[in-house]
Amino acid sequence: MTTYATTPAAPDPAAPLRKGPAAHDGTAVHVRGLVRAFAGRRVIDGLDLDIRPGEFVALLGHSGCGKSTLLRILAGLDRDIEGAVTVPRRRAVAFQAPRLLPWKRVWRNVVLGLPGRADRVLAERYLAEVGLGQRASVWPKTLSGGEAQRVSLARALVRRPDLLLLDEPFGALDALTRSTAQRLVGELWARHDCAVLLVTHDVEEAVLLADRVLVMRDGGIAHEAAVDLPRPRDIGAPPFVALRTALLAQLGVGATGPAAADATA
Ligand SMILES: Nc1ncnc2c1ncn2[C@@H]1O[C@H](COP(=O)(O)OP(=O)(O)OP(=O)(O)O)[C@@H](O)[C@H]1O
Repeated sequence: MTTYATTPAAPDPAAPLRKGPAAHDGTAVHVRGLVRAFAGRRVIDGLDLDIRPGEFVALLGHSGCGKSTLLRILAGLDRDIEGAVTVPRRRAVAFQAPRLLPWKRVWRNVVLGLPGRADRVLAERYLAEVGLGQRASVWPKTLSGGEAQRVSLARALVRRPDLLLLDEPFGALDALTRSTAQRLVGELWARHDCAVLLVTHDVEEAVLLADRVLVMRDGGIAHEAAVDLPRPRDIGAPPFVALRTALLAQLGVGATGPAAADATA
């Protein structure tokens, strides 16, 4: 059986920016028995996944294990699947490459594809959210990599997504810019009422931002760890370090044994 269903959309994009008293019940993402094969090879093989409304989930896993494939399926970009997938109708994706149209000014990139007249005021409001309120009129080629990635985030958020899908959005940034962008995403998530699925290779980033960290292996979710640490998180705090070490052990990285891995069970 294949089901790809969406739940009703949230209020329109022009509504005030506020983390509202949304009913955080039910699920934002519900996946059962998902299978995706390429040329007969099952990259995703019977995967189950639930994400609660407003929950921030990070997805780790070795290169080629199927993280981006899963994200593309949740985005609705790949429907050649078996299984049942229910996602919110209002979704937005930001990829590692910002994918801005070079022939459109920054503000037009932000509101590109939104229904109705291109709304510069709306675009500027979201650009201000990512610290680029003064750059609305410039061309994308004049932006730094970090700035372009922030425009990409504004373009995702202006859609008021109930589900924000982030595919290694900081992967191409230098360490300092990456750290600023991570903090920004944490702040944006706290202000906006949306579930987030962040695909990343960076265990520290996952523990820094997520409510829950999933490890993908053998076509499914092999491990999950709740990150029960207060925000903003201190990457030097012993519980943070312990969880990071345990997740690295799950990924088979570092000089840690099964005892550390058990700490995340
Ligand atoms: N369109 C496609 N056609 C054939 N094979 C594909 C296609 N898309 C993905 N694959 C294969 O599926 C597997 C999973 O790819 P995917 O991009 O989802 O991995 P990933 O976990 O996101 O990897 P990375 O961390 O390196 O980005 C890989 O072996 C890849 O070659």
